[in-house]
Amino acid sequence: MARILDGKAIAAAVKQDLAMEIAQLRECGVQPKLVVVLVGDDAASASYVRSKERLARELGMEAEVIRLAADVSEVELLRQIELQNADDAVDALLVQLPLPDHIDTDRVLAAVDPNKDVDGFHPQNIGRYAMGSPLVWPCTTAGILEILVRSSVPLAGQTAVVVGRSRIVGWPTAQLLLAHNATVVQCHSRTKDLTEFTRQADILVVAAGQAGLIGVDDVREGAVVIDVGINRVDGRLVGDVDFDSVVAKAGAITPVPGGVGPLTVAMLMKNTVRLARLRRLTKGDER
Ligand SMILES: NC(=O)C1=CN([C@@H]2O[C@H](COP(=O)(O)OP(=O)(O)OC[C@H]3O[C@@H](n4cnc5c(N)ncnc54)[C@H](OP(=O)(O)O)[C@@H]3O)[C@@H](O)[C@H]2O)C=CC1
Ligand SMILES: Nc1nc(=O)c2c([nH]1)NC[C@@H]1CN(c3ccc(C(=O)N[C@@H](CCC(=O)O)C(=O)O)cc3)C=[N+]21
Repeated sequence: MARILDGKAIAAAVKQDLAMEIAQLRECGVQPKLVVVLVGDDAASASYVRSKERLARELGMEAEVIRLAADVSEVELLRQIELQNADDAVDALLVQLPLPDHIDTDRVLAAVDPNKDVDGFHPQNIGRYAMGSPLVWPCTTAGILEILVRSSVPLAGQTAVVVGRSRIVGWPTAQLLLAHNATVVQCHSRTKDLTEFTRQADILVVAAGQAGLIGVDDVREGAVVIDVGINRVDGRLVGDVDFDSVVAKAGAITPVPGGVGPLTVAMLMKNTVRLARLRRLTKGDER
């Protein structure tokens, strides 16, 4: 029976550390500020954004949400981003994805000041983590590392298989595991015989957005399984891994909900604090 990696509990530990760090920063006259730009009225996005805003305030940071209509022009969205880039009180800026189809997501992500890019999606920051040394890792990727480290899962020399290669999760996660000296295989929708690869994984990260993609026969005995997927099936949240069968074979597994998700939001806060420190206290020396 696998050890259940309790994302909620790990996120709570991260938040506790952060609350102390933020209190110390405030004594030095620094109150980190996070701004989230939300375009349109997608219910899931709106709910994620609310939880980000709530947690930032709970931890003693400043948080602001800029809500724009679904039919906002790209020019207007870029103008809003420029305003936040220019505002010295703002440490961290995030544009909630996905954006409506009429907006060029790449252009928008490239418009965010790289030093305020709390998601790590700016081309300059993607370049940085391709070199293994980003200002911040993308929040979900950073959360996966936090789970592995706080659960004492070794990475060096381990075979890590990542299913998914998106810019948000799959690709940065593979880069992070590589930077920590795992041997990394990156799978995607064109991978021939996925099972052949996933069965080799000491650490299996699944971020495909396909409920039930990974079953018990796709997992090696004793593997550490990190399920990033969030799927709504019959009104219930499930991951990409068939938890009930895999839990009996894996060595450790994250549940959905209560696994990676809570860490994603906690790491957004941690990244915000890091960017605030870099921008306000080190005058760029560390960069
Ligand atoms: N828990 C959390 O904090 C977060 C959860 N998520 C969730 O994680 C999942 C993935 O998100 P995201 O990366 O943004 O999604 P994308 O749709 O952008 O990417 C999915 C990736 O999975 C690959 N893929 C899809 N189907 C298969 C398949 N059958 N076999 C192998 N690979 C496949 C795709 O391959 P290809 O590139 O070839 O198309 C693609 O690389 C979603 O469920 C999302 O909701 C996302 C962010 C945070
Ligand atoms: N610019 C940008 N940055 C993101 O980081 C980003 C994004 N856009 N777009 C969407 C994805 C998705 N995402 C999640 C965050 C928290 C949970 C989360 O807290 N999940 C809870 C359950 C929440 C629920 O009940 O709905 C859990 O897994 O326990 C999930 C998914 C961040 N994303």
